[in-house]
Amino acid sequence: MAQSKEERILNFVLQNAIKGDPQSVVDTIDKYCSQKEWAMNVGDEKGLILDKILEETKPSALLELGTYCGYSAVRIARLLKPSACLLTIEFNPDFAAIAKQMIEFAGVQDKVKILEGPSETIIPQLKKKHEVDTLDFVFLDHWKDRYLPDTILLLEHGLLRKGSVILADNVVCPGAPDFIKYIRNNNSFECTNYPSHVEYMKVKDAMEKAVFLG
Ligand SMILES: Oc1cc(-c2ccc(F)cc2)cc2cccnc12
Ligand SMILES: [Mg+2]
Repeated sequence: MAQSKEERILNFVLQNAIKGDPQSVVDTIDKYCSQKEWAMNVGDEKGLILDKILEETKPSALLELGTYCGYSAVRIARLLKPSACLLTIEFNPDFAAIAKQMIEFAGVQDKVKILEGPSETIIPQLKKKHEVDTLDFVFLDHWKDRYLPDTILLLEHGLLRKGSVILADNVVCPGAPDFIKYIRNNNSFECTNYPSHVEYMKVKDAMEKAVFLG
């Protein structure tokens, strides 16, 4: 069976990165995806914005929507305190299997838990099945038509508290216009836009930070 792009990315990491070193895993994925095959990782330019917001927020309970190969899960986990926990939801079982191996190779498996399935099913289970109280940080990086409905689900299930940070990738390209319209017109959120570029390309993109005011 021919290898998938995601398997090629994982194998390049297994052969070229340093086991147990999350920074080397992040750098090696960026090297492969900028020089050999483009892939939808948040990447190094937007990754630095993500890093800065994480360092300002110092979250303990985190949720990521859209694990893909695990690039941002490793990137986020490398900055977390030992007691912090990142739950990451991935719909595609093949991607989830790649991400599991990527996260284990990077040595951050004690801080990351992959939840396989549709976000609309898993989000309502977070409190009872995954022992979540409220979330300090949410990274939206899955299908753009799910940003708004999943944000509403988070609110409906009491998963956000005063000060919770939502950070959304790709609000320019591919774009999430309904999410942006909603969040910027909702007085319960304080929004900030971070202009950037699509990973590994010159095409304009941006991330949006929305702080829940309670
Ligand atoms: O960061 C991303 C980028 C793109 C993307 C695809 C094709 C393009 F021409 C430009 C951008 C898609 C994503 C889908 C899900 C999560 N992130 C994505
Ligand atoms: Mg993205």
